[in-house]
Amino acid sequence: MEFFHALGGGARFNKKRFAQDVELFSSSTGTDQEGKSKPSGIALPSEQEVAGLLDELDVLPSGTTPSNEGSKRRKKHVEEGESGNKEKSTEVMGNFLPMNKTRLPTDLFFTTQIKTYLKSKRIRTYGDDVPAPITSFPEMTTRYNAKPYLTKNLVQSAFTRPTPIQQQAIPIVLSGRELMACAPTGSGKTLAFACPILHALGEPRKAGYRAIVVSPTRELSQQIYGVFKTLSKGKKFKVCMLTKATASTQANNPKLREKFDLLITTPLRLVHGIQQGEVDLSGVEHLVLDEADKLLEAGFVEQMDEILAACSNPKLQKMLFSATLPSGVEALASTIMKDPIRVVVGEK
Ligand SMILES: Nc1ncnc2c1ncn2[C@@H]1O[C@H](COP(=O)(O)OP(=O)(O)OP(=O)(O)O)[C@@H](O)[C@H]1O
Repeated sequence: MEFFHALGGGARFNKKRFAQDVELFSSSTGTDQEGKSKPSGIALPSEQEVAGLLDELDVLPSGTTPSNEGSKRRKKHVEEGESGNKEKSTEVMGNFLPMNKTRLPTDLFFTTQIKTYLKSKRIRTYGDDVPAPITSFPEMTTRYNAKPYLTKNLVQSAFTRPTPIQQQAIPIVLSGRELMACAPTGSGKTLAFACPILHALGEPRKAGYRAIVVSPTRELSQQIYGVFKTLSKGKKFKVCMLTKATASTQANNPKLREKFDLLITTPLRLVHGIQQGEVDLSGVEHLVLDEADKLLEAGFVEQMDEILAACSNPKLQKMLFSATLPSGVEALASTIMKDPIRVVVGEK
C-alpha cells in the first residue's frame, strides 16, 4: 500500500467510497470472503520488497523526503526504455507540485521510482509523455475519474489487480493516446482495452457504434464480447457481435443499428457489412485491432484499409494489441497511428 501512495504522489483515496476495494486489498491475498482461491493476477511487491526498492531508490540528498505539499501539482518526468533507446515522458499526476528546477531532486525520486517499478514488471514504453502505470484498478477512479461500476465488476469477477500490460495500457488509453501494445498470450490484453473503452463510452447513448474491436477469428470475438458483457454489468450498453444474422437484421432495420454502442467483429464480416451498407462506422471514436500482427498480415491489409477509411470520425483513437509485432508489421502499424505510445511487456 505504501508503494501505491508513493506512485500516487499523495493522491487521496476515499476509503469510505471504495470500502469494498479497501476490504479486498486489505484482506489476506489470494482468497475471497468465502475462502475460495481467486486468480491472483500480478502481485504487487510486498512491504519488504517495497522497502528494499525504496532503499535502492535512495537518490535524494540525505534528509530530503518527497513532498506532496498541499494540492499543488508537479510535473513528473519518466524516462524509460532500453539503453540507447531512451525517450522522455511527462505527466501531471496526483498532487505533485509543478516541476521547476529547484524541485528537481524530488522529481528525480519519482522518476527513478517509476522506472524501477516498470523494470520490475518487465514493462518497456516508447514514446512521448507516457502516463505513469496504475498499480491497482481503483486508480482508474482516483486518477481518471472512471465510474465505480467498472471497479465493482472487476472485483466481482475476481480480477483483484491489474496485470503488467493492464497497468501500463489502461492509463495510456484513458489519457486518449494511441497505443501499440505487445504482451504475451494470456497476459490480460482484453481487459487492457475493455476497461478504458467502457470508461470512455461513459453512458449508453443509442447513437450507433462508438467503439469497435476487430479480431481475426470469430472465437476470439466471442471471448471479447463476453468480457465486455461481464465488465459492463449494471449498465445498459448494447454490444453487437457482427454475424451474418445480426448484419442482415440491421440491414433490414437500419434504426436498430442506432441502439448499439459497441461492435465486436472479424475483418471480413465487417468489410462485407461496410460494402453492403449494413454498418455505419462514421461515429466510431475507439478502434481496437486485437492480434494486430495477424490483422496487418498481407492477406488482411486491404480489409484494414477499408475499415480505417470507414472510421471517418476525426476523433478516432486507435489501439493495437498483439503477442508479437514483427518489425515489418510494426512499421506498417506506425503509418496508421498518430503519435502512438508503444508498450512491450516481457520479451518482444
Ligand atoms: N487482472 C487480472 N487478474 C486475474 N486474471 C486476469 C486478469 N486479467 C485477465 N485475466 C485472465 O487471464 C486470462 C487471459 O486473459 P486474455 O484472454 O485477456 O489474455 P490475452 O493477453 O488477450 O491472451 P491472447 O493473446 O491469447 O488473446 C483470462 O482468463 C482472463 O480472465
